[in-house]
Amino acid sequence: MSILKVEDLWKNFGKKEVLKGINLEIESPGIYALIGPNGAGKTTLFNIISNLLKPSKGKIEVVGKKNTDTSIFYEVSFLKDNRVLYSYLSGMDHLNFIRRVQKLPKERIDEVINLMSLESFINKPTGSYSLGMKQQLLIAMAIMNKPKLMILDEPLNGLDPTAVIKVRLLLKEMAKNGSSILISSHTLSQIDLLTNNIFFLKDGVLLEEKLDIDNQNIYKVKLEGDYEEKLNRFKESGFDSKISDGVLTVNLKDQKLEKLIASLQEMGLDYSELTKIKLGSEERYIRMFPEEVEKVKKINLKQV
Ligand SMILES: Nc1ncnc2c1ncn2[C@@H]1O[C@H](COP(=O)(O)OP(=O)(O)OP(=O)(O)O)[C@@H](O)[C@H]1O
Repeated sequence: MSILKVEDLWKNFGKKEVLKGINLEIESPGIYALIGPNGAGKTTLFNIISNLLKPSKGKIEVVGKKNTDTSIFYEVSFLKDNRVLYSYLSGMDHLNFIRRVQKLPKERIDEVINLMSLESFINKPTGSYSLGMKQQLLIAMAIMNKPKLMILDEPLNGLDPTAVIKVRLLLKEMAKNGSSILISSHTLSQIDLLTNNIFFLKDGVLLEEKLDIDNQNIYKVKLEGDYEEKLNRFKESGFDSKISDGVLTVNLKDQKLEKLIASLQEMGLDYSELTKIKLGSEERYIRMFPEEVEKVKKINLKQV
């Protein structure tokens, strides 16, 4: 049974097509990221999965049931932005409401307050909370029912570094205990610390990543001295490589490291560091959305 299965999902707002035939499946517990530029359709997709919004076409199953089946309410949670909070009610009122509708024991509230360290502000009205406090309350609300699937739309917004570390530990523990977490975030450095499983969304289409992420063989070589000319010869030697700010990135694939070292020597390329790296989500993003990065490069910074 899949935890989440989205089949041929379409959504338009009037004439504007926002989701265009999305197919997405989560089969085993873990943390999964949904990444894409502003306006790609991430929130719309989350709203549809959570049945807050109707699709124009498509089928969605959550924990083996149709997403319109109200019984999934007990097995799923969805963190949206803090506009869902009632400013005149306290954090405790919000947790109590969830406890009652989810039919949870009283102790769960204390557990969650303790897990998220909310003691100092939980009894105050949420209208008096800072952005980070609201965000921590929203996360607390989302974990109340120990969901099998938790959907988090930009949960790290406004969190201070301590809270970010806390939330990361908590999400990893939940995934270890069998939950699945689908998270959207623009903070790619944080995504790297959470997961390698990334869905890339662009203009309402899920992009297929051609790289086998778990079998990458990538090295970074920090070049020294005058390398420009020698590098041109190196590039002709058949390695998949690119240079940026004096750092050569080489994807060896099936080739041996010895061959790279021998080639660098042969071309007379001096280097001070040679390290194997994991392909981070920012590099993966740049590969998936090259035109976004090109746009940035074309900005005339002289106008600053
Ligand atoms: N209710 C709506 N009516 C009309 N258009 C909408 C509506 N909701 C979203 N859109 C449009 O759908 C597109 C996708 O929006 P969505 O909020 O899903 O993107 P997103 O990927 O979550 O963006 P961001 O990263 O900026 O949060 C945008 O062009 C947006 O203007």
